Amino acid sequence: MAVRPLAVLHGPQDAMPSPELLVDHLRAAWPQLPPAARRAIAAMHGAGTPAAAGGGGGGGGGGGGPGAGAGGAASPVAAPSGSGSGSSSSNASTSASAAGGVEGVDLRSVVSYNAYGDEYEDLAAADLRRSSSSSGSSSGSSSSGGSSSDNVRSHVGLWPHFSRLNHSCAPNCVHYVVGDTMMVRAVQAIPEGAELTVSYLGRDDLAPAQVRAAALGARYGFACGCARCAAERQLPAELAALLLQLHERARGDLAPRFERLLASTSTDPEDILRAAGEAAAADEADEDEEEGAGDAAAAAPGGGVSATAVSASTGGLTAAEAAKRALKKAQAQLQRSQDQWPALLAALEPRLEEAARQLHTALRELQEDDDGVDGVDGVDGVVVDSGAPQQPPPGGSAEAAAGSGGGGGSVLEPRPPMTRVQTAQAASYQLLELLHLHAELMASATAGPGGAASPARAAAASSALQACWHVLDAISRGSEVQVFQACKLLNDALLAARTRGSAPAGASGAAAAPEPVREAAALLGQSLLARYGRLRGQHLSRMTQAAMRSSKDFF
Ligand SMILES: C[S@@+](CC[C@H](N)C(=O)[O-])C[C@H]1O[C@@H](n2cnc3c(N)ncnc32)[C@H](O)[C@@H]1O
Repeated sequence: MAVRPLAVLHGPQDAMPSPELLVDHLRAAWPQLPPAARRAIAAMHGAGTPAAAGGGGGGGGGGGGPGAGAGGAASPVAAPSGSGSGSSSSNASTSASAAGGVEGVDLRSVVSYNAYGDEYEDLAAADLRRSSSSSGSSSGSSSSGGSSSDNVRSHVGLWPHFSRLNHSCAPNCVHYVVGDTMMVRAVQAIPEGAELTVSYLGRDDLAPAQVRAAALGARYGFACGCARCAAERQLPAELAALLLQLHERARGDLAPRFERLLASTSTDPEDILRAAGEAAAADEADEDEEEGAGDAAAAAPGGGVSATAVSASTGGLTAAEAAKRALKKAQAQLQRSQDQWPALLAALEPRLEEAARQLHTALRELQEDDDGVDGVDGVDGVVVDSGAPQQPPPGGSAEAAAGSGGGGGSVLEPRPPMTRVQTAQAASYQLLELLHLHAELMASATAGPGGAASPARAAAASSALQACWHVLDAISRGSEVQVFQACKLLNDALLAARTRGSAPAGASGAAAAPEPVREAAALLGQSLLARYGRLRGQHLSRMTQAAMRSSKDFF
């Protein structure tokens, strides 16, 4: 489904226009609206209902929505986590709107329940928009607001049809905005007549059930009853606690460090080292504080979780946890004797590979869910081809479909789909953490006399981290262009790691990227080709084609 907005505001990246501003624009434009647009807005959820007290303008997730109290809080379609409140420098392309109280339509409530916003659009899509606008085509909305270099835009708007979709934590559709068009795409075979669902959670998609429930309750005021939530409620308490712990570490600890590294990358490689060094120093300080208790905690990484139970439930968390501890220990040792680092890195490499292999396996299991997904016609407008009849691939994607068939041929034990998702989540976090620690170790280890480190090595380590982060993010967001982009980034990083050729003696094994990581990236690519390859040549697949072109060396 490709839906044009009834109203949309754009702003600079990371400065989403406020939902209040959207209400104001709608109110001002209401008299000029075509009757059909007014009718569409008047038919939206909550149009006749006064917004919750203190609410209104909660749409798009700005400020987390108006309270989740008992009486049903106003609920934007999807709120990005951490979205900010408003930018005065947004630009409006309001093609229709409504007014607060006008003709009985409560615009604040409409926006609260139905608006969608995000702080940036799909990054690969932004690239395409940039190239298409330089060749003279127009997205239909002007791009004032941010500076001319502001190619990635935030947005908040109202999209008809899309606003009819309810939430599920295991949705059968994904959505993302390209320019100002809302794309909704099926990600599994959907029987005719079945409800289409999307996730309202944004970047909380991968969070464990407790976190998701809290976010949905606070932002939208309902309790999700989807299959994933039901399955997670039945998990052993120990496993649920471990997943929560992993999530908190990834979000609370790793994410800020990654952000520092990412910020450094755009300027000077030396900054990467500084950021990594600061993070390592902070970790070390934390560990010093926890000394004594730290060992006990390390021995029971799940906060007392039985290693056997975890291993039985997830098929290998303990191996990754052990590798994580080993890396941390190696990092601490490194501070004491830098001359041991090549041996330490070489010894850690198999453990890192083991974690990557777990991710690989988890992704392969998830890939089973892709089998049998049919193409959905991409049409300009708001048509849903819910039957999704099989069509011959217009661009000849048979090889893509074939490529996804077995993915390598190893026999997988069948697992319930929800467990697969959880295993992939856990494996992603763990690999991410291991890569991070590995890179920190590398950065420390490559510091020469006087603490100067190799910028090339640091940059390679940093880009591998970025790539892994992008893969994780792309999995959670489900946008094919992002997954393509993430695969490309990961591949580039791994190629760079292989070709940099400056590994110190004794550490050549450590310098090489783990093969399973490359395979995991390839698997994602195959999966995406299988899922979307049929759409080649059709309207909606232009982004995918461009992403594939840019990734052709890889695929
Ligand atoms: C944008 S509307 C979704 C479409 C709306 N149900 C309709 O009929 O137009 C958002 C509202 O739908 C309801 N909703 C969405 N997903 C839900 C779910 N999984 N369980 C319960 N209510 C849900 C909530 O009231 C939420 O505020």
